[in-house]
Amino acid sequence: MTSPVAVVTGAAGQDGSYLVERLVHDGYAVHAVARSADRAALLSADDVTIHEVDLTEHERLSGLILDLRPDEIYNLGGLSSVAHSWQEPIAAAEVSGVAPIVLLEAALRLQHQSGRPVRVLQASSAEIFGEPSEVPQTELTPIRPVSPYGAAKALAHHAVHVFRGRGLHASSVILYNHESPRRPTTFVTRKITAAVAAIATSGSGTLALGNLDAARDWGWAPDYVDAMVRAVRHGTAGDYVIATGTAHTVREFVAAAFGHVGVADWHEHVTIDPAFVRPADPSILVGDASKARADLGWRPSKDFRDLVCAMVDHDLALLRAR
Ligand SMILES: C[C@H]1O[C@H](OP(=O)(O)OP(=O)(O)OC[C@H]2O[C@@H](n3cnc4c(=O)[nH]c(N)nc43)[C@H](O)[C@@H]2O)[C@@H](O)[C@@H](O)C1=O
Repeated sequence: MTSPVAVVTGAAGQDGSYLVERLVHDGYAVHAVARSADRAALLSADDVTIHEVDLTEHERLSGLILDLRPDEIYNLGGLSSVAHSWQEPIAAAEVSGVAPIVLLEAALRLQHQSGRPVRVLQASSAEIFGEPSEVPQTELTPIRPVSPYGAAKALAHHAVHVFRGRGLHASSVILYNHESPRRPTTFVTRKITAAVAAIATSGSGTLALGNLDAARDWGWAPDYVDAMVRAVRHGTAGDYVIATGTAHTVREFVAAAFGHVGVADWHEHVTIDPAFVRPADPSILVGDASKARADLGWRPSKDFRDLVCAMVDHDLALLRAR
């Protein structure tokens, strides 16, 4: 029997790297699409073929799908930083809004040409809810983004519905914040855990942050990748909120991280820098994943404290290894 074929965009990122590992483990021939082959080369394994394609290259992207004839397409590519989308709103729209439509269109063409099903997974985001009209959010919460990132993701989310209506098994996982030691320090969790590890190791230092009051629903990234695989393998396509159901503020994350290394009075190490405050920032994003639990059998494996401790311990070990 030949291996199933999967195309993964954004393969060099946090989620992409976990997903590629998972699919290789499951026996897939994996085609990893990344903007830079150098970063993608970090992906292990002989079963991974790397394609250096920018998501703005529509014809190359579409041609790749028609040439590779995948069974499954996972679209994790795009701009992952909400903060950065304020500096580059047009780029955000192109890579996180338009490129998914290019992939959906190519998938449908391939399905028609080959006469066999092609399944598509769109990594959607809690940012589509903007300042949400209800807490917690579900698949039915109104979509009204407040950031360029959220607006681009909302376009892709709606496009998934359009193509599902045309007969494609296209699913959207509405991902809440999900973290791991593979997160870059441009995201608040890793920025905090890397700084806390450095301060604990050296005994001094400061951490400059923006909005400490924002409440987010933080989960463990490999669990969110597992949800993607489950959504693709499910009999029918759908939308699924993927979240732990519990929100904590950035302040609580800071306190938990410092608490883990035995620093109770963390305030003296933290400053507020307006440069890290966004023009608009949802006050609370927390998801109700009941549908994913019921339909996909999905559940998170780590709670907030497990997550904070795992990330701080990883950063402490990195410093010790130096
Ligand atoms: C669901 C969503 O989740 C992620 O996007 P994000 O929520 O923007 O992630 P973040 O870690 O940059 O910010 C979290 C919160 O933390 C606040 N915050 C305070 N001080 C700093 C600070 O100094 N740096 C940063 N980065 N954030 C800060 C910031 O204002 C925000 O309220 C991505 O996976 C994205 O792809 C996605 O879809």
